[in-house]
Amino acid sequence: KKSKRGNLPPGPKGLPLVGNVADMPKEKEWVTYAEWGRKWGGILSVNLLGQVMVIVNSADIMDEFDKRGAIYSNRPTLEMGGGLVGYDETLVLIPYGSRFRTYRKHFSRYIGNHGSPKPIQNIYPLIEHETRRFLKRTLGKHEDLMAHLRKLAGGIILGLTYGYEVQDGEDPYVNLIEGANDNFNASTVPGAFPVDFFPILKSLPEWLPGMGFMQQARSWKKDTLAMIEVPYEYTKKQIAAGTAVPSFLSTSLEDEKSLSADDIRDLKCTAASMYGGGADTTVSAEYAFFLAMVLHPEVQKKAQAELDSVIGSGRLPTFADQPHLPYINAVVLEALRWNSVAPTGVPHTAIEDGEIAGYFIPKGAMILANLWGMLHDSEVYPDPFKFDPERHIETTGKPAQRDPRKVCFGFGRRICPGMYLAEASLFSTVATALAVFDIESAVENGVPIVPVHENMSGIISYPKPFKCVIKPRSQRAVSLILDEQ
Ligand code: HEM
Repeated sequence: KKSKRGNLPPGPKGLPLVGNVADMPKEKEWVTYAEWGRKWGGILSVNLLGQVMVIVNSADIMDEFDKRGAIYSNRPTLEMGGGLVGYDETLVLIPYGSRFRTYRKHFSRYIGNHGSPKPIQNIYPLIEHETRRFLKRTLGKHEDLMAHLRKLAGGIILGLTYGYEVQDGEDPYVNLIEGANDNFNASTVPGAFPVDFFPILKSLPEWLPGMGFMQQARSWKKDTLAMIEVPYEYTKKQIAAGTAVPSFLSTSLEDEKSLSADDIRDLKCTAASMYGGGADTTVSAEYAFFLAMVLHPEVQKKAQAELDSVIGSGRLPTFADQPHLPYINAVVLEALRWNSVAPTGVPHTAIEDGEIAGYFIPKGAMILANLWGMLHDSEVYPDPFKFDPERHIETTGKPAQRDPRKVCFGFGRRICPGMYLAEASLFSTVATALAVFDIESAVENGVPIVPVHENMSGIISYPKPFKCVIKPRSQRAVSLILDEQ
């Protein structure tokens, strides 16, 4: 009979002591993990200097982890990104425990949470308002699509969290989060900082060779603190002046006298987690949508035909139209499937020994869900690299393929708490942009540039930058964009 340890999920054979360190991919790890999945199955494991890392390539097995969420919802201790740069004060890296539950409750009551989408409806007017501002900016200078998308996502998240309205042109709060999120991605690259494997390094004198990471960490931590404090102070000032626009923070601080210092710290860090989590993620999904429209003009035409027949050309679509736009909703689902915002999710760790799919999962094991692999599994999504919204529409005798929302937002008690906000923002952008714009390939020297879809590395991943042309569909569309407040 095998010992428990002998019954770990299978995987590539490693070397003594270091295990599989040399086998680990340096970039686009999700592609290698999917290849390993084809060889070793839906669940496999590797050994990194004694640390067990379980890689899940099957959505059915991820469901098993999901069902036992209480055991599998801790986060690994990341010395660099967590303690040194300060992200372990925010929800994404905070350990499982009472502060984690407090943050999640705050998210739930304000923007909904797994299974309770209702609160998000209160945010619809803000999303519609910011989407209309986005249309105007894009009409003005379509070449700056990425900057406009950042401002759109920043406008929604800063509005709902702090009651702050982003400025046209450079906005200090949008820039602040952009910098902090870049730091998050850079400080959490697996294997980039030896201190993640040898925590003792952080106690060594800084004049020693190889200790430059400490200075880097201090500089990044300043940005993390600014992300937490600066917008919080903005809302506090507005409250004091009696000019605060209702927001997550202003309503949470209504009865401030009854709150303890810990309550206030948790509110501040929850707000920063919304701000941090809600900015880049949605931008990546929306940028991918524009790319998909360049690559698939036939999808664009079909979506526009639906909008024209349901809404006409006299007004812009709103959330009230959503139930009547099945093809647009399918485009939203396909954007979430086709492009992985978080290709390998965010790692979880096991709180105690357990068993999944017949394999032993030891306490402390890191669990990585290859979301990209699951969303591009040709058994579940035939022709997986094709952007094909029809796969999400049920027809007689042909059920819809697996709902990508069950995969792309992760699993267990760590499932993305911004999922309903993400979906609503994406719907609003897709529906309104297609109602008024044609999105086409850029042309250079008379030749259309055909972009490729490739995810860049990072916990939050973007499609590789591409060029496109976004032009109004008609003079009527221009008036609609300019008339809207
Ligand atoms: C298309 C957009 C988005 C995608 C695909 C996405 C995906 C994810 C994924 C895969 C995770 C990791 C879940 C896990 O550990 O299993 C996550 C976590 C998280 N997301 Fe999102 N997300 C999106 C938008 C948002 C938005 C709009 C917000 C904020 C309002 C947000 C806030 C967070 C936070 C705070 C966490 C950490 C949760 C925790 O550790 O408990 N996300 N997201």
